Amino acid sequence: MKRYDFMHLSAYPVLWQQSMSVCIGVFDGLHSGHQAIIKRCVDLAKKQDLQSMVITFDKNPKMLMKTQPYHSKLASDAQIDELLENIGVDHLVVIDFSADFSKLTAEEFLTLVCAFCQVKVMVVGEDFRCGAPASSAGPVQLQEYLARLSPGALVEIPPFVLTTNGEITSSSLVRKKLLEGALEEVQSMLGRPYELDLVAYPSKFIEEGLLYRTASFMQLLPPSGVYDALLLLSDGSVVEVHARLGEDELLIVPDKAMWDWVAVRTKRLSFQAKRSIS
Ligand SMILES: Cc1cc2nc3c(=O)[nH]c(=O)nc-3n(C[C@H](O)[C@H](O)[C@H](O)COP(=O)(O)O)c2cc1C
Ligand SMILES: Nc1ncnc2c1ncn2[C@@H]1O[C@H](COP(=O)(O)OP(=O)(O)OP(=O)(O)O)[C@@H](O)[C@H]1O
Repeated sequence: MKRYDFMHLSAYPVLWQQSMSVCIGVFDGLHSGHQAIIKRCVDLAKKQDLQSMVITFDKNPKMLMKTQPYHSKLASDAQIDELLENIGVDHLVVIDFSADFSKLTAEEFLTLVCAFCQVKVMVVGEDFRCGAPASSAGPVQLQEYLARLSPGALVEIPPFVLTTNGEITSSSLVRKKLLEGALEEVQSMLGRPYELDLVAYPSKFIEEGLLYRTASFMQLLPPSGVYDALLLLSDGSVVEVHARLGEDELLIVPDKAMWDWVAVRTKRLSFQAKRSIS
């Protein structure tokens, strides 16, 4: 999978004549609803001999424009890259979202997208919106604009993916459930356990285990408590641990013998379940 900056797409003439199946979205956490949209985009690309492109945002527009309260992300860029790569996405385009960019109308934005490649299919969800809220386009307007900008291109709208309780799976619901400590529901909506990317953060070894300060963590954390977890190391090995999450600290304690701390290179912490007794 190749990664591009939206503002520099004109530097890739190889894309201009490339027929493309495209999906656009914030995709925070890449939950099962997002996965359904992106898989459909990739499947259609394979069936129609196109390439697949995911267009996403470096910052959540709703949070930057304060149309939603600020929350940390549900996944790091590296986790999203890995998941998209596994789904089989060919091209990942990231928009450096800013107040200036937000002023583009949906039509202006789509004109740019259709100039950078030959859009044949666009896959979006039923509640997709594109462009500033006052003049934003949903799937119906999207089809109207595409008919003009890329004649013959089709908008595909897969049905909503629901939770086991019949609610629409969304990043907002994942955040709410994570903040409540409902890890099972989070796992069910993500289709995988909730994982914290530890690569960018310094830690120190103390007597009981490995200690992190959580203030600089980019990802949303579950509530304070003790969790059964798996620690994924950069050599691919997995260690059973428990994670003691406090107000501003995370202590990772191995369940069995203490590991050789000099050799340990942590990658991710995969939350499994909350322990009832700390
Ligand atoms: C050109 C453009 C301008 C946008 N302007 C705003 C904005 O002013 N305020 C806002 O909250 N979101 C804005 N957005 C974000 C969209 O409302 C929407 O969140 C985004 O297109 C992703 O779709 P999704 O929310 O369905 O994932 C803009 C998006 C685009 C592509
Ligand atoms: N449960 C779902 N089933 C199918 N498509 C979905 C689902 N949730 C989101 N989508 C689609 O995925 C794309 C990206 O959506 P977005 O990132 O805004 O997701 P969201 O989970 O609704 O986020 P938020 O809760 O922050 O509004 C959009 O086209 C949206 O319609």
